[in-house]
Amino acid sequence: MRGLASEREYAERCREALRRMVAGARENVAVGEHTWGDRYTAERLGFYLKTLARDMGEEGDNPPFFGAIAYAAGAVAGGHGEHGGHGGHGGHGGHGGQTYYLGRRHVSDAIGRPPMVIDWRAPVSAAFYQASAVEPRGIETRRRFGWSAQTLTSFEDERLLTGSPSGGSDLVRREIERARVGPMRDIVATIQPEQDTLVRTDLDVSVCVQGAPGTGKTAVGLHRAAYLLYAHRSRLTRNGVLVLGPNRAFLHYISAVLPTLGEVDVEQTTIEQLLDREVRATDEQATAEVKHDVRMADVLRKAVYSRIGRPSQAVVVSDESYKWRVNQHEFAEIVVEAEADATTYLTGRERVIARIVAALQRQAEARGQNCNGVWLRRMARAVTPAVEAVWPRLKADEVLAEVLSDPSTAADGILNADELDAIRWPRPRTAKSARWTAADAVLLDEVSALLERAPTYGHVIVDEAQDLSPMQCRAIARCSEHSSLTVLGDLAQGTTAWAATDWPTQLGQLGKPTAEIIALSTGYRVPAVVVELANRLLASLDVDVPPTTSFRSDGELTITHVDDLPAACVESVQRALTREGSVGVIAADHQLPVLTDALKTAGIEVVAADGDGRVAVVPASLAKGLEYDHVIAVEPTDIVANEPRGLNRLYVILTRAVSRLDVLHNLPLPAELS
Ligand SMILES: Nc1ncnc2c1ncn2[C@@H]1O[C@H](COP(=O)(O)OP(=O)(O)OP(=O)(O)O)[C@@H](O)[C@H]1O
Repeated sequence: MRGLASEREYAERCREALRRMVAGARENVAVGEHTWGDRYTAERLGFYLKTLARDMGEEGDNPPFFGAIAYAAGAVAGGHGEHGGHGGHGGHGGHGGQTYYLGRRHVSDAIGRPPMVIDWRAPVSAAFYQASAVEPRGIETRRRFGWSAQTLTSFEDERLLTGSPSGGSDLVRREIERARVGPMRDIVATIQPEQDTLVRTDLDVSVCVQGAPGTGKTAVGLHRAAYLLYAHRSRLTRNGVLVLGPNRAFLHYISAVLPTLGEVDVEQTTIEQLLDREVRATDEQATAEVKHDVRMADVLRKAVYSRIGRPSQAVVVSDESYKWRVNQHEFAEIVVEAEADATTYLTGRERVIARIVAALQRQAEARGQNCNGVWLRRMARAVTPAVEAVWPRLKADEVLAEVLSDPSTAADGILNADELDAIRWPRPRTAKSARWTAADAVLLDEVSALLERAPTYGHVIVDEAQDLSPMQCRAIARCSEHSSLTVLGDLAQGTTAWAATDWPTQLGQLGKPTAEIIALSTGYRVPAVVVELANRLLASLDVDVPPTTSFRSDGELTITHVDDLPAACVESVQRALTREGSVGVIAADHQLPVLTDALKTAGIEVVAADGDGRVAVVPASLAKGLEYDHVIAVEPTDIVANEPRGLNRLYVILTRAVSRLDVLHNLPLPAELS
């Protein structure tokens, strides 16, 4: 393989080729805009070229490659991992003597020539991530490159065929242990074998990852999205990939990862945003708990389908020539049959209309009438009022407003008296005057789906899935009904009242009961000293999960009893600011104003959880999924006391620290922590 000077030269050539690719794509957009041919083709071509030019332009100044693999002479392409994706390289399936460079995207200098850099998602790249001294897969040398901004500064070789396990890579360790600043970054250069396996799992397979804090679940989910889009581009651009995260601060934190990987069209949102309802009220906890209970699905089904009545008269309609009639008995039979077979309420209703019209058509044709399309549409309009009286058109918000105004009609026998009281509005309202809550939004989605099917996604990735209620799971199950799911979560981090306590049940609610459950337990965020502290809580969390083992031996932990929390917090932040990296002050939500004031008075600039700044002040309720280089956790006892699953919340907060954790307390620490 090359020495450093010629590697640098090669990097320069790759950059040059990449610049030519971007220029070429842009030029093609201009050409495409003036292409002769039909409009549709011109539009599709223009869209494709623009997307390519935009994606390549947006990728910024990433190094052109991060690694290389050199196969031993005579090595044969291994079957391992070389599934899916686009075609391989290296001639007739053999890689003997070949060297491949790996980067965030393919780089080639001319059509028909082998690429200078291969996309990390290509089948051949799997060997870079998976090969080891124990299973070298024909690879003689794995090279990792060290970059400082745009300059190639070093490389590190692992000789896999010597048979002796290497002591791990310094470059990988440095990357994992680097101080965190700014938004989350991609991990393509250092994906670990167990993560790579998950990333490359085939599109048709649903997986569930139970991962301890910092094991890379979020990173795996995002890289999986990018991988699937590469390997199944046309299938997935049609109906899209959806990434669901816990809150907006989290989405802000992860927002840069997929664009850096060249994927800008993945929808990243929260379940609340996905349901797309304006939330204008908040439920009491007891109310929310009933509304999120899976039995609400039965209540709503009953509320919708109980609207179907039985005909009390025949359907009689006339055209110029004659009066046509479907008698009451036949009408009733049609309704009963349609109800039994209905996939949704409104398709059932359409079916009733269609079958009545078909019955009329049979009669008319028997009398020699020509029943053309105009006649059939006219009859459909004419029979609609009779059908409406028996099978009325419904709107989701009207159905729910009625259920919540008077729950006993639909929920009797399903909910008990206390539960009925919990969801009953104090005074009946109409849909127009209703102020919906977040839980109502989930119920409205359920009703809408009972009425008619909504479009589904090509693949859905659900992060922090342990926190979803059964009713939220049903909403996700519906939008992934015809596709697969990547479910990511940690039972120990469940903080909602309805959080899952086991995965099989949650997967059942998500509509994928047979998804394989895979545990990740090596943490890449939290250093060993901090992991040891957080792990003490596990025994009290009442979930069966393996404890985290940290990849990192660095890190610092201080636990300090203080008299004045705000003053101590200021001091702690000032100390943290003398070092590199982001700082997160995390406290029970009600403590935030006092701490923020103290920091501002001390002249420290602070931002909220979804802001861009060096010091963030974060309410405990929003810390999920985030990480800060230096975390200052204020008054753990308060965090625990503040909510029913306070211990789980504390577990989340202690595991947000990348390099250093300061615990400041005035009250005695929770007993579970000692
Ligand atoms: N293979 C890797 N190489 C480099 N960094 C990694 C790797 N895997 C994970 N990380 C980093 O570790 C941190 C934790 O990853 P991530 O947020 O994906 O974990 P998680 O399992 O979702 O955590 P949590 O459940 O605690 O929110 C991130 O900064 C991520 O970039």
